[in-house]
Amino acid sequence: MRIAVLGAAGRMGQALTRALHTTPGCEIAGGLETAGSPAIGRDIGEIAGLDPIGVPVTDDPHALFAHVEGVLDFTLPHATTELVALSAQARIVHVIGTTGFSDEQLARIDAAARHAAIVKAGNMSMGVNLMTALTKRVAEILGPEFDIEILEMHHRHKRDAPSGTALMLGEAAAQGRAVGLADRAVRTRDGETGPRAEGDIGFATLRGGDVVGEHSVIFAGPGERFELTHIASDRGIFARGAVRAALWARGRPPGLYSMADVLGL
Ligand SMILES: NC(=O)C1=CN([C@@H]2O[C@H](COP(=O)(O)OP(=O)(O)OC[C@H]3O[C@@H](n4cnc5c(N)ncnc54)[C@H](OP(=O)(O)O)[C@@H]3O)[C@@H](O)[C@H]2O)C=CC1
Ligand SMILES: O=C(O)C1=N[C@H](C(=O)O)C[C@H](O)C1
Repeated sequence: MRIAVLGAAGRMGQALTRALHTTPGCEIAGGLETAGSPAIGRDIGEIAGLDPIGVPVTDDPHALFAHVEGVLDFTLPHATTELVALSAQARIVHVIGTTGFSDEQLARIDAAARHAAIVKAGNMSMGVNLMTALTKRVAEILGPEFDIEILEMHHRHKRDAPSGTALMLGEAAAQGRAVGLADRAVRTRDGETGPRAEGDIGFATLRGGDVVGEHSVIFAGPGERFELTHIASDRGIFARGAVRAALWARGRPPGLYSMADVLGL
């Protein structure tokens, strides 16, 4: 499968190039960066710390999308929203790892999914997707006397909060309780908050250093506390998930798919 990496010089872009390089059946067919980036014209393999592979990074998405079968997109919300429309036009697979979308941007991704097979997940690792399924089940079993709090920590460069993963886990907890996340989410606490309301789903965000990504779902009940935790120490777990998603989506009908679909969870 001929696949391009969008945001090729980024932290995830480089991990994606390395994952594609070692996956049988995949060809690194291009890389995209923003106009003016020092990465333009450089070899995508070299950028990722590999030997040169003869594929220069471009800033022209139109030419790139015309000759690939799929793209892996870990960029920025506004960039993904523009680029996914090009995948819809070209009818190619688009794997979205980017997080931090507004409702309006999500609606534009939904629209693109009428024409292209799109896989989107706030976290592409096997471990977090298992944890998401478990969170839904535990929330279903434990009931509202167990308070749910979601804690995440990421590196100092992360731009969005709560993380896409934290929101995925919150959505799973809300589904387990058969409530809407938007109705029960408490995303910040400061000052005179009053006591915690039963049924709230709280989020807490930590940022610092080079932490790849850590998430806990805490179920705090009367006399006991139950926690699910995932710790990522290597971005390769997300990259391998994204490559797997692209191969899975190849030849599928247009639609918006999740990693749970890809992994059969
Ligand atoms: N779903 C998952 O499993 C995971 C998701 N993520 C998400 O992926 C995203 C990227 O994370 P990360 O790699 O750490 O971020 P980086 O900032 O390291 O990388 C993003 C790259 O995208 C480039 N970019 C921005 N706009 C465009 C554009 N229009 N066309 C091409 N390239 C563009 C940036 O260039 P420039 O620097 O010039 O702006 C940058 O090189 C985040 O939203 C993050 O939350 C991260 C890890 C796992
Ligand atoms: O920005 C990151 O780094 C990560 N982003 C994703 C998120 O928002 O959950 C996934 C992972 O935790 C790393």
